This record gives sequence, C-alpha cells and structure tokens, in this order.
Amino acid sequence: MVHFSTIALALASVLPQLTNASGLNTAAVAKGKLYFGSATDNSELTDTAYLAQLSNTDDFGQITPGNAQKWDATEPSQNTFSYTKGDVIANLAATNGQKLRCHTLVWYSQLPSWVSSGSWTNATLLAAMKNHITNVVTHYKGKCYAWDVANEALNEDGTYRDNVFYQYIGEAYLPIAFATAAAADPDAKLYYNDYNIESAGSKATGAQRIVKLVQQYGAKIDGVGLQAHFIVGSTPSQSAQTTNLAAFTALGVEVAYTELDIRMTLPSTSALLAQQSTDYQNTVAACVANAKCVGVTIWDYTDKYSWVPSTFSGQGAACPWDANLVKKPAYDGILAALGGTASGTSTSSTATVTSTTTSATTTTTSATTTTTSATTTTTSSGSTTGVPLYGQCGGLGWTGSTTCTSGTCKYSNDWYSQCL
Ligand SMILES: O[C@@H]1[C@@H](O)[C@H](O[C@@H]2CO[C@@H](O[C@@H]3CO[C@@H](O)[C@H](O)[C@H]3O)[C@H](O)[C@H]2O)OC[C@H]1O
Repeated sequence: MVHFSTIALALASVLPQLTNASGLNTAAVAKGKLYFGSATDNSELTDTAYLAQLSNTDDFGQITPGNAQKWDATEPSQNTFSYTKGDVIANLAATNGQKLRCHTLVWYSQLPSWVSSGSWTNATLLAAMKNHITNVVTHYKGKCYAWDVANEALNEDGTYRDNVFYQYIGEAYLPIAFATAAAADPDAKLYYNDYNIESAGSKATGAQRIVKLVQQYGAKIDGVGLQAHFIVGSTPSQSAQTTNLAAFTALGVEVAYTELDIRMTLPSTSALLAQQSTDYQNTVAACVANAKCVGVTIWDYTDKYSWVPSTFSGQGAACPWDANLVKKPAYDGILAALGGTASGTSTSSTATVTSTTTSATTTTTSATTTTTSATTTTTSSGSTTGVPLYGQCGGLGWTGSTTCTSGTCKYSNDWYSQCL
C-alpha cells in the first residue's frame, strides 16, 4: 500500500514545475522585455487550434503580419490601397491585447510590378514612395508598436542593394522613408530590418551606417531589427550576438530579434532538436543581456506554417512548436534564457540545453567608438557615381557637383549635403 505522504512527496516534486510554469511572453516581460511574439498570416487564422495558441498571451504578447502589410498587399495598383488582410491581423492583436509589429514599408521584394518595373524618374518614384508610406502608416496610426520602415537594403558586403529605390533616389531613399513614416505616425517606433546582421561583419557595419545616415539627415530612427533566420549548429554564439547588439544600441537605437527561426536539414533528429534548443536559448539570452533589446519575435511559431520548407529546399523544422502544435525542446531553451520555469510538455528532454545567460552585464561599452562621426560621412565619395540627385554629396536642393570629389561629404541637419 502506498502511503499518502509518499504520494504527496512525489507530487511536490512535480507541482512546482506545473504550477509555476510561465509562458514565453510572461517570462520575457518579467525579464524587463516588452514582449515575446510570433509572426502570423491570414490563411492560418482559420485553424482554430493554431489561432488559440497564437492568441495565448502567456506565450505571445506581440504579433507581426507575415505578408499582409507588404507593398503588394497594401497598394497592388498605384494609389489603390487595400487593408483588408492587414486589418484582420491588426484587429486580432487589439482583441488579444497584443502589440503589433508592422512589416514592412520599403522592400525590394514582394513589390507590385508597377513599382519594380515602373518607368520612373527620381521625382516620380520619390512621390510614389512617400505616398505609399503616408497612406499605409496613416491607416495603421496608433496601432503599430513599430514599423519596419526599410527591409533588407544591404548586400552581404554591406554595400547598398541595387533595388529600384536606390537606382532612382539614391541612398537618401532611406532617411526620406523614415522621415515620411515619422510624419504619419510620430508614436510608432521606426526600424531598419535585415538578416545576417546578427554578428559583427560587413553587413552589420552597413546597417550601422544606415542608422547613422538616417540620424545625420535629422530623421527619426528608433530601432534595428535583426531578423535571425538561422541554421541549427551555425547560429552565432551568445557572446558574438551580445557584442553585436551592443554595437547597435551604442548608436542610440533599440534592437529586437524580429524574425527568429532556426532551420535544419530534414529529417529532424533528437540531436538536431537539442542543438536547436541551445541555439534558440543563446539568441534569446543575447537579447535578455541587453537592456535595449526590447523583444523577440519568432517567424511563426509552428512548423505547420513555417515559410522555411517552401523557401529552402530540404530544410525545415525551424520553429519551437512542431507541425502538430506540440512544443519542441526549443521552447524550453527559449524559456530557460528568459528565466522561466519549464512546463515539462516538450516532446523530448531538455537535458542538453546549456545555461548560458551569465553575461547579462555586457552592455554598451563600445558605444563611443562608433558615434563620433555623427555629422560626417564619406559614403558618397566615389561610390555613388551614376545615382541621381538624392543621397549624394550634392543632395536635395544642392546645385553643385553630384559626387564629392574634393573632400568629405558632410550632412547638415536637413536634406542638404556639401563637399567640405
Ligand atoms: O508565393 C508567395 C510566397 O512566396 C510569399 O512567402 C512569403 C515570403 O516572405 C516571408 O517573409 C519574409 C521572410 O524573410 C525576410 O526576408 C522578410 O523580412 C520576411 O518578410 C513570408 O514568411 C512568406 O510567407 O507569401 C506570399 C505568396 O504569394
């Protein structure tokens, strides 16, 4: 016969885990973050089990529309705006009491052909871009915690991606986009968002150059979004990410992981799932360690709806929930980084998850080394020949040469620049 006290003892060892278990968002907020969130898409919302979990604010305090606010969705033909899909997700966030990260205004991809293949001049594309930003941001005014104003403006080597905006407007399309968004919704946080900027390197340096460029134009930029589309086993270390976040926040902006997922070559194995858990934990811990990292968004929470298999052949299983909406070890890895208590419901052991949150005191010590040139840039000199008007030494309103050949290109706190 089993004595009652034996049962009570057994229960006592289990109950703290069950009763104290916290979700990802609850744990993130307890750590001083604003949210832990997920991307979603309209077609997924008819799945009631999916929707119930997405709406669980214990796990998700923020959502991002994966496609509904992109240019091809919101302005499919010029000056005809469509907000139906975006509104569904914005309303869902409001109903659930979740923050909305709005995504995205100016991006080379998912552009309607009237933009990507239009017959533009500098002035006409500038007007179209400003019209798009003003309309979309005004429509969602007061609803977006943040806007990804510009997405993926950089090549891997940190130079500007050759998109239609850069071709016709030059680098100043970036500060002009930020200024236009700020005018339409002064309270939304305005972000530059990109991938492969999660550890130090040419592209991260390029993103820092964009932050400084926007600041030098006198336009508002509040944050940098690090997409963090990672690969299991190749994810940057926690310390590399912590150091990198500090280089961004040293510029006076906040940061967020905006599209975190960690894919693997299929089929998944318990070893890959364990490594994935460690990789998720390291990234979330890097955010925890930086006071100006406001939150983490995963790029959908379940393998059922992940964008990965259709984009990266042979790869998948990138999310913390599997295709049956069951938590994977990655869930407990994230929770461990957030200091939460494991629910014990994931599909395999968390024993391989290492505790790596000890560098919480690493902050912004390298701040001053990169901000001293706040009023000076040399990016235009020699590198922008052929790009018309904006973004060069000799920008808006300047009637002098269109490239800086005699000195350093300096921006004053307006739209003008000079060779000095
Ligand atoms: O057929 C298209 C389909 O390809 C499209 O897929 C979306 C593509 O964008 C994905 O989000 C991006 C992922 O990486 C970053 O680079 C970007 O910032 C994100 O916007 C999204 O998840 C996919 O669903 O969807 C529309 C279909 O018509």
